[in-house]
Amino acid sequence: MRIGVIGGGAWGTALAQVAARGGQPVTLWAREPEVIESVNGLHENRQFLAGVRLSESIRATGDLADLADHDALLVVAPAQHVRAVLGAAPIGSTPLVLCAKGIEAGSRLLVGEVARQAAPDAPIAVLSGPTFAHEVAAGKPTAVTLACEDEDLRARLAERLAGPAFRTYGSADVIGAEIGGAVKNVLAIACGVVEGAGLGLNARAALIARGFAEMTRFGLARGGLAETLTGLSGLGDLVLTCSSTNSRNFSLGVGLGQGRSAAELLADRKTVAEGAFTAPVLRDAAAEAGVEMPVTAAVNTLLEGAPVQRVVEALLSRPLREEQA
Ligand SMILES: NC(=O)c1ccc[n+]([C@@H]2O[C@H](COP(=O)([O-])OP(=O)(O)OC[C@H]3O[C@@H](n4cnc5c(N)ncnc54)[C@H](O)[C@@H]3O)[C@@H](O)[C@H]2O)c1
Ligand SMILES: O=P(O)(O)OC[C@H](O)CO
Repeated sequence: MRIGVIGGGAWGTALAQVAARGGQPVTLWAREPEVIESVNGLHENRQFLAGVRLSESIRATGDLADLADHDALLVVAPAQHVRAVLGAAPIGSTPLVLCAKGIEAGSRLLVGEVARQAAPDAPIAVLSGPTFAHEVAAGKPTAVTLACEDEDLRARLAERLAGPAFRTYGSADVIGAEIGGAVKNVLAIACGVVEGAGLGLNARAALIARGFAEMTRFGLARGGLAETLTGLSGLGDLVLTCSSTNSRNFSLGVGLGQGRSAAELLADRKTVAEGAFTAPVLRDAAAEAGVEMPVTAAVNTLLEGAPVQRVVEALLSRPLREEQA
């Protein structure tokens, strides 16, 4: 299977490295000329994945037309840009593996739903899970959910992408796999706030558990399966992203918890913290679906500039409830 990758950020580059295992040729489309130059000339993506020596079989390009005649394309542009990039790429009926985590503003569609509109003839798969790009690129052990309704395509993609340290677990639940990745980014901001404001480890554990409860409510309402939400792309990724300043979303939350404004924290950022874009869309989508998501609501209030102490007090003073409700 000849693989192309759309997006030369940290994750697209790490996945190109995965796909290039054993010297297999991979085409990596990147937006930034300096990324293309760095990958082709130095075999390193100095802008987004510095310090990782890349396979010489990865060829970077700035021309989307170079992605024609591939057997599968990994889509790794940030969620808000997937529609535009797919609209400009030669997709046709080439299978798309969606690797971005988010919900599109305006349409409130998951990335897979956006792809179905932008490339209606392309079969869709989703690759998601607890995956810090640097660790994957360094060959550290990692496991992901690979979701695709077509069992045969799922098996072919798994065979092509899995390796000794990169395990794929198959699933037919595309929606469930996408919801975990999108929602955990918002919850990771909340956990970062707890860290930044010094609220303690009890509070962080409570947020992970109650955050997972709201991820599950939303996921089930959107047609995802409980088994997927408790799997790698849901709970697995939530635990990873809520535990480390290696996460851009968690780090954004740390800054908010320290009293800095979202505008200041997001200004001039080259790397993407998807949760900041997903949070307002998720709040609106949850309201539309009649799903209660108090942690998501609190993250939105903080992003809009409310003081941390007031938001925490509001969360803690809500009426007591049954845990399973
Ligand atoms: N970095 C990770 O560890 C990781 C792991 C799993 C999933 N993801 C997901 O992968 C997606 C891409 O994240 P990343 O970490 O590779 O990015 P990044 O933060 O490393 O880099 C930013 C990327 O955004 C792109 N970009 C900026 N403006 C754009 C535009 N107008 N149109 C198209 N692209 C534009 C840049 O070209 C660059 O590729 C996100 O949805 C992220 O949640 C990231
Ligand atoms: O750095 P983050 O917060 O975008 O998280 C990266 C990955 O999604 C972790 O699985």
